[in-house]
Amino acid sequence: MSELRPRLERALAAWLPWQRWSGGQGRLVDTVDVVEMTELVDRRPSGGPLGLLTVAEVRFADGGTGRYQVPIGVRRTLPDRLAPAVLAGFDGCVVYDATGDTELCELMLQLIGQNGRRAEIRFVPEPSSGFSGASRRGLTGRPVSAEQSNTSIVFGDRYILKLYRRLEDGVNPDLEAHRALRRSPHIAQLLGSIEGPGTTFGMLQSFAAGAAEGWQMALTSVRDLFATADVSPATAGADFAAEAHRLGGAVAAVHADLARELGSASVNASTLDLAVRLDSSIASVPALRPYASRIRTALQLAGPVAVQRIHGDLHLGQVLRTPKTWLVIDFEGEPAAPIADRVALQSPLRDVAGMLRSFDYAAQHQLRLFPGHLRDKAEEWTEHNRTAFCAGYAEVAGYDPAAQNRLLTAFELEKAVYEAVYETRNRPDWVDIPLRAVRRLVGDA
Ligand SMILES: Nc1ncnc2c1ncn2[C@@H]1O[C@H](COP(=O)(O)OP(=O)(O)O)[C@@H](O)[C@H]1O
Ligand SMILES: O=P(O)(O)O[C@H]1O[C@H](CO)[C@@H](O[C@H]2O[C@H](CO)[C@@H](O)[C@H](O)[C@H]2O)[C@H](O)[C@H]1O
Repeated sequence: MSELRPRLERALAAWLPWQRWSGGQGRLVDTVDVVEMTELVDRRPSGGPLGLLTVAEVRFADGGTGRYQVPIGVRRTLPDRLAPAVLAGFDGCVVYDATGDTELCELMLQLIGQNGRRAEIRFVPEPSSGFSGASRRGLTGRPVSAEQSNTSIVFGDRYILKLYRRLEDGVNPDLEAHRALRRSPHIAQLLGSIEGPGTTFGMLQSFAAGAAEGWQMALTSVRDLFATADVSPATAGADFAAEAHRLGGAVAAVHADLARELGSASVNASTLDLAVRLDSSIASVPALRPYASRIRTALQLAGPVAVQRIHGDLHLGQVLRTPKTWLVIDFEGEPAAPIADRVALQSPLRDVAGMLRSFDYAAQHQLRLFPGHLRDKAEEWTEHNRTAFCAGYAEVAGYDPAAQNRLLTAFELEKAVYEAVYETRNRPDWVDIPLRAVRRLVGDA
């Protein structure tokens, strides 16, 4: 194993910066130190894979650092489907990223069901979830194909295991929020976790089979409106407003539960410091510069504001519509933000603003595909659904977020600036969507 480590470190230095979950595609790597390697397999059947839960500490050339989970498989012969995951050759074997190896992923599921332990790593079924060794028999794992900040594996359409890639100190906020929300009808049931010393490696949940993602539903609705001449959003084939209304209610209920379980407070809005990232955002996205002083003014807030734990990165891709209700997923917050910011108490209007931005994204994204005279329709769709979402939220929360216009606009602007940076780094051809929103929110469009 001692000879595997340097080989793996060299391979990871070239491979890891190109993985979406490492944050910032293609950053140059200075050093990789593999600091932990825990054997997953107890008694390996002959010819079976060797599995290692590996932790790599990475120092990037730009001074950034990160600690990442990379489950590693080692096999003599590799099934063809694992070819894209190959990292290195070693001692006549192939070393690869094991998140696509169904055999090794199933082993993790099995270990959770058995309340297992490997060295310092504990595989824990969630108390009173009913998940046990018997629950997982005969299920095959498949990786989720969606673009992700982490890596998830679905087992037989019943369970989903998310392996956190970037490891943080303490309990992952996603796991913490799911524990706090265990009685909520608006989350996928928490079934177990993988926990190491001082960090969370993974979370197991029930899989919402056949659920539709909010983002796809919204895109379909906009497309229907664009495809039909002379109709309003309310009369187009796939009007989304009734769903947006229910979604608003679900988000308000989740906020109420988070406040009850994890606490709330009242602070002066100036302490929220919404402009803290503005200078570095402008450095990353020079197109923001002409609006800098107006953005700064809009982000200056004062007066009392209620704060609590929130989702932190709420958008239509983070909500799933099951036949019964809306589920909110992925409570990790903004993937690149420091952990202290992600668990800090925040205004719930920040989540509301995230979702309102997402309605704009859905309409503007479709507009890029159907350009031209449809701009008015896109805006009508956005307004129609924003109104419905806020009305649904108000019914459950007892206050209308839209009535707090100054605060809501500031959070939308903060989010749009964040999105401009996110898109510049990850999807440069999308950056016009948030930039247009910034212009509108500072009164320039
Ligand atoms: N409980 C679930 N049931 C069904 N699909 C899910 C569930 N949780 C996540 N997904 C799917 O997996 C994708 C990634 O999940 P997410 O929690 O957002 O991961 P990440 O933190 O890696 O972004 C989601 O977009 C969704 O399509
Ligand atoms: O889902 P993640 O936690 O990885 O969030 C990041 O990626 C999102 C894109 O996948 C990004 O969301 C932005 O694009 C969405 C459409 O793809 C849109 O619905 C959101 O409103 C918009 O913010 C998110 O900002 C980023 O943190």
